[in-house]
Amino acid sequence: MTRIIVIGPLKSPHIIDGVKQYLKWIKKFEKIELIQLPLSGDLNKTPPSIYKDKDFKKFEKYFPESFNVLLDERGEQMDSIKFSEFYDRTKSRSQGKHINFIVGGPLGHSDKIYNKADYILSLSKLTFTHEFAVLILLEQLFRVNKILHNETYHY
Ligand SMILES: C[S@@+](CC[C@H](N)C(=O)[O-])C[C@H]1O[C@@H](n2cnc3c(N)ncnc32)[C@H](O)[C@@H]1O
Repeated sequence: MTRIIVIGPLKSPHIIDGVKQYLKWIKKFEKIELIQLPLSGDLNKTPPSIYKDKDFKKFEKYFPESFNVLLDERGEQMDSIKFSEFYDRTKSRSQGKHINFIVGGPLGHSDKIYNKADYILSLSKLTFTHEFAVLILLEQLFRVNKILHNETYHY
């Protein structure tokens, strides 16, 4: 199964509405699980590296039996057709495994996570909030499913 794992529960109503809508639309093609992990304490009271390491520990338990795609603006970029091919290939090679899309918290990812990732994906060079990153990723997964099923949506 495909999972989106994100630090910091989604709170903004405009994002939550969009996320629900895309999950509903995608359900026609596949089930995507959205796992929302709690923030790792008070940002102002915890040194950044410790804060990010706590986030890493929470992600770590989802790594086994999974293909782990780290979302990071410094990662690899591809267009939607290439993303559909990447997703299709990854799914067929990962039979029985999860595909995890891992979205970092407010400070981004711990250094410890980078050599554990199977792929580092950038949605753009721009930095988004974790909430927008989830919503944009879902729109792309919907687009990917439409492309893979030869349905009109992507022009
Ligand atoms: C507020 S951003 C963290 C920014 C932080 N300054 C950093 O260095 O990563 C929260 C998370 O959203 C995701 N994100 C934000 N912009 C992204 C982009 N353009 N491409 C992929 N993921 C992105 C990443 O997973 C990031 O860890």
